Amino acid sequence: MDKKVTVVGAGNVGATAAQRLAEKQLCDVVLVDIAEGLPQGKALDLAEAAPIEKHDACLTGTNDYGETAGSDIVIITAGIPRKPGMSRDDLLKTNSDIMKSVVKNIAEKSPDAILIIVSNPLDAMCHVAFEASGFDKKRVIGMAGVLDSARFRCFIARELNVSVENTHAFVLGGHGDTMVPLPRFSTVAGIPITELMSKDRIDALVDRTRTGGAEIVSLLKTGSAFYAPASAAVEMAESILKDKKKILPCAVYLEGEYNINGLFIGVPVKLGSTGIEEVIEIELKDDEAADLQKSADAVRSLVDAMAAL
Ligand SMILES: NC(=O)c1ccc[n+]([C@@H]2O[C@H](COP(=O)([O-])OP(=O)(O)OC[C@H]3O[C@@H](n4cnc5c(N)ncnc54)[C@H](O)[C@@H]3O)[C@@H](O)[C@H]2O)c1
Ligand SMILES: O=C(O)C[C@H](O)C(=O)O
Repeated sequence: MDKKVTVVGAGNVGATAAQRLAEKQLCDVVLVDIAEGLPQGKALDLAEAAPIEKHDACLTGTNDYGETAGSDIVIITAGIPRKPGMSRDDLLKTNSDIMKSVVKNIAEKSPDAILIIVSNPLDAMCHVAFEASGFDKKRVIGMAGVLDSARFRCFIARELNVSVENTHAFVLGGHGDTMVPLPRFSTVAGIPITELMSKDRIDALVDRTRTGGAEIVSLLKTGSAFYAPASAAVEMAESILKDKKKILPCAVYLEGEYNINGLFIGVPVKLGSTGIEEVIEIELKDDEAADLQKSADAVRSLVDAMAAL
């Protein structure tokens, strides 16, 4: 294949993302992990499924960043997931150390790559990756809004008994309890859900979306969600690899847009072959803008806390 994507972290999210990338025939995939044998074993297992799944993507598993050289995109999932009773923010210290060392290696071997950050706490990890890579802000993109919006869409479709394909949703802000689902911009066949559901039902779905990650953690007990997160990261990668120019909610470095400065926050952006091609500024109502600022404040406190670590 003419495109190469590295996935760092061969755990639940990373291996599932590698599977989806290969089975969609988007690129060759290099799976890297610190654990010896894990990326090699998973890549070989996925390669042995290829004759049945009918794809020719080349899958390599390695502990050596040399094999990642020249990647077009690098999806970073390395780090620990939370367990029941933990918040994503509890992962800050461990995962920021991991992110720093991973990104230094990646930036050296693939200086032109576009980074898709997945590790938590997501918005703070984007800052670490941005600083450690020295990459242009257009090439450091956090995955959260696509996942949170997919959860909201799933709940909307179940509530109204319609196809998920008819749904569209926007969840902006940081990837934490203060995230901002926007019912006004969430639709079924183009009709805003504010015209299809009572306020009480919308509030219930918004709350479930905000705690969607914790709901899965409490069910799995040993870690966090990975099927939907992998799908979300791969949708972003696909838009870049195919230059589709999809408008997707992603965590990006804002410099004044939405009155937010010097912070990674989830907003709608256009994703194409050069990374973030445009930040789409939608006009928010006062309460929506206030919620977004509150979410940005929460991200800022975490970034400040990181500086003191
Ligand atoms: N942004 C999101 O919406 C979102 C969604 C799901 C998961 N996550 C986050 O993604 C991360 C991974 O989740 P998971 O379920 O795949 O966890 P996992 O434990 O299954 O996999 C993580 C992998 O990272 C590897 N790793 C650790 N340190 C490394 C290093 N220095 N270099 C390379 N690899 C290293 C581990 O060996 C492990 O295989 C977690 O931080 C989780 O919170 C974020
Ligand atoms: O909730 C988590 O810890 C993982 C991820 O951020 C999610 O939303 O599923």
